Amino acid sequence: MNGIVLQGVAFAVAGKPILHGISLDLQEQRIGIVGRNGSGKTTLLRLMAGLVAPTAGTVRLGGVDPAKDRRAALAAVGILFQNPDHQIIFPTVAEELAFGLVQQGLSRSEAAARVCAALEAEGRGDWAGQPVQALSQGQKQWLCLMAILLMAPGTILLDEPFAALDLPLQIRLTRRLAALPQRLVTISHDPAAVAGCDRVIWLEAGRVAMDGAATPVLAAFRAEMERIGGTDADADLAG
Ligand SMILES: Nc1ncnc2c1ncn2[C@@H]1O[C@H](COP(=O)(O)OP(=O)(O)OP(=O)(O)O)[C@@H](O)[C@H]1O
Repeated sequence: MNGIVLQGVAFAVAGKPILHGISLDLQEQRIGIVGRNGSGKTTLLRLMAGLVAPTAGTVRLGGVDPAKDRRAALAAVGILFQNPDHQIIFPTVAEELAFGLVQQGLSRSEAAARVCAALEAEGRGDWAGQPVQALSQGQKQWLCLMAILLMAPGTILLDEPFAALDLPLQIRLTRRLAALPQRLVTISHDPAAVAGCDRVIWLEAGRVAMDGAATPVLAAFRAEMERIGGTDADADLAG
């Protein structure tokens, strides 16, 4: 009941098919999704979060349809977008962090108190009134993750979380994520980023090409990526 279950999920935009007949029962704690650019990874994550509804099939998160029951979805799942600039909507750190809590039903003063305590606990109490635009990409990524953690969802969906981060920030974020009790679903086109997952799903042109333990799936994925990389033309570009 508490996992992510997709049955016969298809998704199309303006008649263009993007995902085809995807059925997955995801109960593991650490799940990786790999695939080439345009293979449908972000679209799949958006469906899991209920940000879009499938054009066919069903998505259930902890037993509920996250596209229909938005309040339940807000409590159950958080999504960290590839680009923090697509996620941040408020001018200051404190306002950005408080937004999700208010959406979940806290009063503004309760939310402000929780934000203050969380920033203090992170040793960043002085950040509350800071303008978000003064933060670096890595700091914005941290802010988005903090906003999700404050909402305490059971599942966190991460879309290329390391893409904009330098090596020390990647190491710190990896450590932080590894310690979380939540179920994590991490998208990457870098096999190394999901090598420690309990299960890895390889998407190819909107279909599941392989699904299983990280080692065999990533070995097959890497071999295929190297084969494609060895050719000059890219006539079979996914999407
Ligand atoms: N709203 C949309 N309108 C039209 N096409 C879309 C839309 N959203 C996604 N697509 C197309 O669907 C395909 C899959 O996109 P998606 O972003 O899910 O892939 P991805 O695997 O996450 O890619 P990347 O690794 O480049 O981020 C692409 O061909 C993309 O152009």
